[in-house]
Amino acid sequence: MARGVAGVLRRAYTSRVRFLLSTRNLHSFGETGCRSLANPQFDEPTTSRFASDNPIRAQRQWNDYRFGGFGFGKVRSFSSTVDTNGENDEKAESDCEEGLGSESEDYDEESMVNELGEVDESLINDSAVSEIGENVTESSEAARALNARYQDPVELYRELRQSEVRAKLQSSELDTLSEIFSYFAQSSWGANQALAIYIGRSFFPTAVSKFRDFFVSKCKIEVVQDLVRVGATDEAVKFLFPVFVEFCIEEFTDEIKRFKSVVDSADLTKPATWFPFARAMKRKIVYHCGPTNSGKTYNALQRFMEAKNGLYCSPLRLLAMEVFDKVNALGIYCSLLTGQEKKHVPFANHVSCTVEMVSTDELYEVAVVDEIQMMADPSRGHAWTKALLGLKADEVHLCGDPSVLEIVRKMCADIGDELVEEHYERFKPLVVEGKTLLGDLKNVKSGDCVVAFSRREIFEVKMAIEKHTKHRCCVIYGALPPETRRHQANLFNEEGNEYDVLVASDAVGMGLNLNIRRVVFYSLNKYNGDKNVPVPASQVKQIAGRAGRRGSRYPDGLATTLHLEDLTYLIECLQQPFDEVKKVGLFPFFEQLELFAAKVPDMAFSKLLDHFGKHCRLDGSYFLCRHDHVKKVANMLEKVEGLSLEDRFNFCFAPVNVRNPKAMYHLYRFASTYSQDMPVNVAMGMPKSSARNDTELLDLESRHQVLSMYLWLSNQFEEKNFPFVEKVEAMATNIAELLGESLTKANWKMETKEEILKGQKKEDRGYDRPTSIIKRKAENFGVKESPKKVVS
Ligand SMILES: Nc1ncnc2c1ncn2[C@@H]1O[C@H](COP(=O)(O)OP(=O)(O)OP(=O)(O)O)[C@@H](O)[C@H]1O
Ligand SMILES: [Mg+2]
Repeated sequence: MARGVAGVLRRAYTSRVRFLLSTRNLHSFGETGCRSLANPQFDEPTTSRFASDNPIRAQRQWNDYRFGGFGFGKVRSFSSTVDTNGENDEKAESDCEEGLGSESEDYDEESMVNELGEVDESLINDSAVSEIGENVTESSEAARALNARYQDPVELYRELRQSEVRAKLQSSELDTLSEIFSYFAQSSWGANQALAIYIGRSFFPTAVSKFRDFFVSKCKIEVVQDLVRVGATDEAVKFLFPVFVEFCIEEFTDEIKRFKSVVDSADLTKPATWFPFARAMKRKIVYHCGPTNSGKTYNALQRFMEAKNGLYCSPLRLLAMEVFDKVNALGIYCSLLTGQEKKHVPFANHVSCTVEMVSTDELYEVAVVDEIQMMADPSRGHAWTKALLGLKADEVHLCGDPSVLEIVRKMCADIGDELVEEHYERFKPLVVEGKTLLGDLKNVKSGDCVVAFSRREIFEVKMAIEKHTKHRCCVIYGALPPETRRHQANLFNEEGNEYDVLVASDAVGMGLNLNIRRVVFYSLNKYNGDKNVPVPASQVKQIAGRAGRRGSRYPDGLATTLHLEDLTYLIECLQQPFDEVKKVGLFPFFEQLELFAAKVPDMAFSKLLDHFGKHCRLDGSYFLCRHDHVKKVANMLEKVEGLSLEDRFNFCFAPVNVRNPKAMYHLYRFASTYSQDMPVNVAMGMPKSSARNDTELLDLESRHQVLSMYLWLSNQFEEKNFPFVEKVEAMATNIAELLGESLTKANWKMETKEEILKGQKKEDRGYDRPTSIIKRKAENFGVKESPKKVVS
């Protein structure tokens, strides 16, 4: 290989190593493989490679190794590198920016050498010294001798390269060498380190195997014998690694270049720079920070309404509708924009939208981003992050709990926006009712909202309450269309009707204003797709915060549980301070994925997302949002030919419940009709009457989901492809009404899964209490638990 190219790669490597090190704790790579690069992968010296009687010298050797050793010249050491207590994180952070800069083409090795000068020995603290001391004593004699003999890996590599004599090895030596290299190929430490020179994980074993052939064919007998004495150990791997690096840089130029270009095209660092117009503005960010029911949204909306134009971004369609209604009722024209519907109000300068619909092209005087703590949501967080970074508004009002306050401060400081903090207290404290419902749903009262975490439980509770008390129940859960949820909420809010109890899932948790006197947790466990786990404290707080809203019929809020044994957990959750969020979500735009796709041609879209996840690079304050459901849809649509990457991207992000075969089937049909350039229709009949049992109710929910999906897609594609919007809207309205009617009439008994499968019903078994996984001792509260009652 030409020396020039080798030099460039070496510099790139040195710079890369420096980049990775300078950004430790700050940058992380995607989900699996590369993520480990973010961790302190360049471990503290634990092997004899850096063994020295003088710990300071050992530390220096280590610094050389970490910061461009291997004969590439020294690179500046950071104080954080010798801080084993992690106290220098801030320093490392400021170095991070420089580290990134150093990745640029004009990296000047010469000036780096000058800049480095000597390592400041005072920076080496006692703990580092003692750690090294211990490691030295631990390292094996053989490894120590090996390292003492071959101190310069570059020199050793040169010797090997120039050697023309093949050493005669005994079969036992060959066997041990084979074990050593096989251990090397499986070393995750080695694979991690190799990423720094753009040797990808999948290529790593091949690279090691080629290196083994090279080593065996070139190595002097003395080196082999020394190495064989060390055996298949970490010490051997760490001894060989720098020689391996030299070998790779010369042997695998093309592979390294290719991998580097893939990694570079998956660069999600510095997301603030994605929005140059917002950066060019001097924005004022106002953070309305406080617990639930403290007036955050109310106050932000006051500014929104005063402004000559404004945007309100909601976490839920239902809340976007609530604001749309409220603002219009106050005489300020406001349009509505959600994935499924666009209601344009003539002369409106204000828009209420769902956060995923945020446009970073329009200019606003005031933008409100509600529930900003959702930036940390594993799946949807990126929409909030984008809104905060990208909105073109003179004032951006954020409403949320304190969990993201610190990270918002940091983001504002990074982007140079002014931050004004408004802190709020809850209007009235939330009171925990120690008595609980004593396990008996007969104890529900007017104004109660019973919260359950599965659709099935919601109906069991509703049926039990309606069977055994005089109360009637409204229901709200995620699978219901927002129109139906709104209808149910209104029915519950209205005075003078018999619907005075609400049974709801966590869909009721965010921002909504309902006439709830008391929130009763039916259970505090939730199925997470794998097993039942306790509901996170932040969610418990949000949900409990629905009780006792200012201006409602019940301004004093109560929260309790059905069972006494769950009460401690409720109290713990409500008392817990908000956890500070360290990272917020990001997701690539289509254009970024397109760029990445060009580097890995012919890769299926589902694999592409995974591949991106593995290679993408992120700053330390960000994580890549989960995209499991997108992958499932992508897999299903793999068979549909003739879709462009952008078409696939759009279809894969359609709101579909991937566990609903009917909805998935229709999505498949939509995509295949579209791929044939034919107008997409909904081939689905309309039910004539409301549901008479749960199966029919589920069917109505599924049908509505299919229609909702069509409407969403119609907003992503051209009208000629989805021309039946009006018809579909009418069908969706009909189904939402049928759902509303069905819920009002619902009095059937829920079938168990087994019954549904077997198609046979068991004896009427009444109402079974849920089993709690948060068993607590009732005595903790000085309250005696009454015998558990079962409504029968
Ligand atoms: N200054 C006020 N005057 C009259 N009503 C108010 C005032 N502030 C808040 N409210 C009312 O109090 C209720 C709760 O306020 P808001 O929705 O703003 O709370 P929040 O802090 O955003 O709660 P959450 O965190 O649950 O979203 C709303 O019904 C709102 O209209
Ligand atoms: Mg709010």
